[in-house]
Formats: sequence, C-alpha cells, structure tokens
Amino acid sequence: MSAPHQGREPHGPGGPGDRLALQGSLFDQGEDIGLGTLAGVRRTVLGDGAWIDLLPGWLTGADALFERLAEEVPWRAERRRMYDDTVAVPRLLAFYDADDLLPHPVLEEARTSLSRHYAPELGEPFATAGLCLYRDGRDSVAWHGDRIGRGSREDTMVAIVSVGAPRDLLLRPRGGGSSIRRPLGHGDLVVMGGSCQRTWEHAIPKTARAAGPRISIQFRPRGVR
Ligand SMILES: O=C(O)CCC(=O)C(=O)O
Ligand SMILES: [Fe+2]
Repeated sequence: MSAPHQGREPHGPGGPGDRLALQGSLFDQGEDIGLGTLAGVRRTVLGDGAWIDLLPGWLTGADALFERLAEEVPWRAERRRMYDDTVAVPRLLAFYDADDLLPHPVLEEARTSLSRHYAPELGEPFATAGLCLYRDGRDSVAWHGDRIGRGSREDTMVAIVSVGAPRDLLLRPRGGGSSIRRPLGHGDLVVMGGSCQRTWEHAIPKTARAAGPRISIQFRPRGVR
C-alpha cells in the first residue's frame, strides 16, 4: 500500500522546506506586527524621470510576519522556457489579484496606506500583490523592468515591502551607466516611481555571502506587472 502523503514536504517538491531553515527571530521577538507612518519617506531622484522612495523599517514585527508568510502562503515553484529547455525560476512566487484576500491583514493595511499616501501622484490605488521568496543567496531576480502591461508605456509605481534577511536591490539606467544598491529587509519600504520601470532596470543579484531568506511583497496598480 502506498501512503502518498507520508514524509512529504508541506509545500511539495521545491517548496520552502527544501532549502529554507526557519529561524527564531533575534530581531523583533514579541514585537507586534504593524506599520509606522509614511511621513519619513525619503526620495532619491534617479534621472530620466525615474525616482525611488525609501523608508527603512516601515513595518514593525517584520521577522514575525516573515515567518507567518513563509509558512502560510501557497508558494509556487515556477519554470520558464529557455531556448529548447525549461529552467527553474530561482525564487518561489505567489500572486494576489486585486480582489483576493491578502495573506495577512497588515498587508491590506499597507496597501491602503500606500494608496492614500501616493494618490495625489499616482492617481489610482495599488491593487495587486506579488510575493517572492528568496530562500538563500542562490535565489535572485535578473535585471528587468516591470514592463508587462502599462509599465512599458506610462509612468507608474511599484511599492515593495521586504521582510526577513536583507538582500541588495540594484538599479541601473536601461541605457547603461553605473548601478545603485540598496539593501532591503526587516520591514523596509521601497517605492519605484515615475519612469523607473521603462528607463531603469532593477535586480536582486545572487550572492555568495551567507544570506538568510527574504520575502518581498510588491504592490502594483491594476494592469501593471
Ligand atoms: O524582490 C524584490 O524586491 C524585487 C522583485 C521584483 O523586482 C519583481 O518581482 O518584479
Ligand atoms: Fe521587478
């Protein structure tokens, strides 16, 4: 008799259990999961109509939220076509459409306050939430702009909250030029705005340094991917 469920990882092959060592938080044990004010956001103008806003530690209790999301989100391991082959996408993914319930109430709260704060500039609310789980330094996202949809033609915004261990976000002008680097984790907020998705590119490069797992939550307006 076979027992198909015995000994299986809770998330199946390729799930976080494979490479992810969940660790008790040393940073904010016991701290409530919540949001600070957006008043302290600082803007860096990148040029070519692009900018980024940064607010370190916007979310408190970030390591507790990391652990909840790592365990409870239905993470998917995806494969992408590459020439005649398919290759594993080097991170785990989840996507919540505008009408889906987000996996933690603080993320609903985050989306609402981002929508309110950026309404005068953005003119529409943040709608969808994409989640990425970088299990360790081998997980990454290659240079790209979020150009599926309107981001390739219009100014828009992508707001990213990071929990877990910091990883470097790199940005560089699409036409070439030196890159800038911002380490993001532990509740940090970054917002890429203006022409950032068309005139600049961003990446989370692989790292040989010991890197703990990180989850990013990307809020985007409808029709932007
Ligand atoms: O993980 C991040 O902070 C960036 C993710 C990203 O660029 C994307 O999913 O489009
Ligand atoms: Fe992106």
